[in-house]
Parts: sequence; structure tokens; C-alpha cells
Amino acid sequence: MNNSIVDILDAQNWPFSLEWLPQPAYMVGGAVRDAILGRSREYLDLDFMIPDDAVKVARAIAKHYHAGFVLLDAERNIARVVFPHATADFAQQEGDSLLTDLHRRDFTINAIAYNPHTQEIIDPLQGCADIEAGLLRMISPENLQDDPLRLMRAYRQAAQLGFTIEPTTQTTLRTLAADINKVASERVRVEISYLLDSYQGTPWLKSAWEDNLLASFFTNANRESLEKLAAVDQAYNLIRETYPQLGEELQKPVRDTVKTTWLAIAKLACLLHPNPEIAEIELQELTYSRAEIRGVTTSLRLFPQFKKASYMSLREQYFLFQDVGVVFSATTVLALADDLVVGAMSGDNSLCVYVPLIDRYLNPDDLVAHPSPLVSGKEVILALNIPASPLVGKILSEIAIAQAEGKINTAQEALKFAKQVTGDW
Ligand SMILES: Nc1ccn([C@@H]2O[C@H](COP(=O)(O)OP(=O)(O)OP(=O)(O)O)[C@@H](O)[C@H]2O)c(=O)n1
Repeated sequence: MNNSIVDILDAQNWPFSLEWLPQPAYMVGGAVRDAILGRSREYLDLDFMIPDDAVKVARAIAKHYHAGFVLLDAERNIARVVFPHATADFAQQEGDSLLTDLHRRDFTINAIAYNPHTQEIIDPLQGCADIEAGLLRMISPENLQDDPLRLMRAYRQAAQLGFTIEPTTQTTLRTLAADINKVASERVRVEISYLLDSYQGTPWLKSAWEDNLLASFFTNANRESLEKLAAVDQAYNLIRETYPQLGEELQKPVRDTVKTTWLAIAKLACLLHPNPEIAEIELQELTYSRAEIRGVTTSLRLFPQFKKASYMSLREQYFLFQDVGVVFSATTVLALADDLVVGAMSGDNSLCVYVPLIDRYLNPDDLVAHPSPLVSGKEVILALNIPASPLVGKILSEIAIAQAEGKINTAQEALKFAKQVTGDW
């Protein structure tokens, strides 16, 4: 037995004592599946099913352990207890027995229960055999119709677990594809984001698109978009090999509060309308955050300029860096992916075009990519005796460019240069 199997199912590793669970009580869902699979989890996310009084049990545990308590669904009797390093959900069983509850779930691998009191695995739908075979098999077409988000969950879980979708299930997914439009966009967005962030997500996004699950969210996407998406993975590998630091940045989230990585931003850009304004509307409909939308629209708008980097003057490069800001890595990978699809460059040579920009970006002392102001706006206002206006920003830019060109080096020279340049205007 693999260590992590023992870890998740062993009540000793839970954030509360087994004594708090009534008899019978069952652990269900993803934690059981992952335990059997030997998949380790950084953050414990446990689901318990209790025949009666689930909320009462959750409340008592939260109180005893001074943990957070959230009533998720008063009608269906579901509550969450939030511990510092784990979350435990307690739900009243759906239907009149454990078996009925398990039969109402999405896939066989997610319909296995574990009784921690008896240490017994309850597997009425042969989920363990499907885990062994690496197969996502629906429980029934009706269950997929009951909550059509399950259609997207199939591709997402196949990607995350490295599984394949059982053929009859995949045929059913195709047949029911239009039902995905009945689901709240926010829930669909979460699944799409998981797919974009998953290492093996690209082939499954392609599969979901071919099965017609993505068409209504990305109306402009076509076969070429999916090819470009695959090229982003290829571009990422090329970048990572030569510039590990940039590769690492692509794996970082857009913001602390937003999980989406810069690499996922570039992939998302491939599926959207190439016009950033239309892309923005598509993203708003999918309830993406402002930070994610800004990332995608900036990379779509600026990647064509990145391709011309080799011919750009220092001044043009300065403004390009100002414009792209933190979206640099996503824009680079998108530009390179576009080259790979068009076949403009092959293999190792393909990065050459972007080397001047990347070298500047990765050098913190490069004054074109990372200006280090010699003077502040306030100092310019005082020295030139002018009111605060956009002109001040323009003067500061000219100072920064002159500094990057090596024409000026001190604050004094900067103010002298400012007087001179405004005199010329
Ligand atoms: N639309 C859904 C969502 C969830 N479930 C059931 O509820 C369990 C827990 O759901 P959730 O935590 O959302 O997913 P996991 O399968 O645990 O997977 P992950 O944690 O990777 O999202 C699932 O295993 C599945 O049995 C379901 O049948 N239909």
C-alpha cells in the first residue's frame, strides 16, 4: 500500500478525532478516490456523508476544535468545517440509503464510500476497478443530465488524473453537450480554468471542443485555435529550457487571490476572439476577474508587436515594456506559439526573435525594461514651474529614455534635459 493511501483514510491524520463521527458515517467523493489512487493532496479536502443530523455534527466539531463553521445548504443539510490545513464537509445522505446516495453521483470512481469505524470500502458501482483501469465511467446518462456541469467535470478529471473517458460515456457526453448551457457560467469557468492549468489539459480541452462542449463559450474557436493552444505548451517548453526564470514566472498565478497562471492566460487567449474588445466580452460572460481579463487582452493586443522586437528602436521597446508590464511572460509565450503554428521559425531558432526583449526583461538593471527614475514628477513640476498635468508624465518618459540611451545619469542632468526638451516642444 502506498503511503498516501494510508494517510487520507487514516483518521489519525484528520484534523478531528473519529469519536466525533456518529455510526455509521462515511467518507465519500474525491478524497476516497485519491486515497485509493495513491494520489497525494497538499490540502486535505474531506467529504463525509452522515445519515442524520449532518449539520449538528459539523457544528459540534467546529465548536470543539475552534474551527470555522459554514452552513452551505440549510435545506439539504450540508455544512463545512474549516481547519487551518483542511476542510471537512458534512452532508446528509441523498436519498434513503448510502447506496441511493452513491448511485446519484457523477462517475463510478467518485461513488466509493469508506466507513472509518469499520475501515470498510463500499464500492457498489465497481469504482475501484475503474480506478485501476484509469477510466472515467458515468453512472448513468440521467445523472449527467441532473447536473450538466458533470459533462465538463469528465474532461477536467480525465486531465487531472491522467485517465481516459470510457467510450460509451464519451458518446453520451457528446449527445448531451448542449446541456452545458444550462449551467451557471461561473461553474463552467472553474472547470475550464482547471483544464487550462492542468499539465495534461490541452488534449482534453481539444477533446471537449471536438465534443461540442466549448463552442458556446468560445464562439470564435476553431481547429487552428486548438493547434495554437498546443503550440503554447511547446513554446513554454522552449522558453523554460533556455530561460528557466521565465518558465517559473509562467507557472505563477496572475495574483495571490487569483489561481490562474500566466501560462493559462496565454492558453485562454488562443480560444478567444483575436480582437481584444470582443475577447473581453467573452471573458466577462464567463465571469473571469478583472486581473485575468487584463492579462488576456493585453497579451492579445501586444503579441504582434513582440514579433517585431528585433527591428524596434530603444524608445519603442521602452514604451512596449511600459505597456505590457506584468503580462510580459504570457505575451512572449503567445507570440512564440503563434510563430510555431504559422511555421515562421523552427525548433531552436524560434526564440531568437524574442531574445533582446527577454534579456532586457530578466535583467533588473536594464533601464529600458525597468526604468529607475532619476527625478520624481514633483521635482519636474517645481523645476519647470508647470502645473500637474499629463505633460509631466510625458517629460518623465523622455527623461527615462534619455537615461536608458546613456545621455543623462544624474538628477541635475535630468532636470536640465527636461527644460531643454520642453523648450523644443
Ligand atoms: N457536479 C458534481 C460534483 C460533485 N459530485 C460528487 O461529489 C464529490 C465531491 O465533489 P468535489 O469535491 O467537487 O469533487 P471531487 O471529486 O472531490 O474532485 P476535486 O476535489 O478534484 O474537485 C465527487 O467526488 C462526486 O462524488 C457529483 O456527483 N457531481
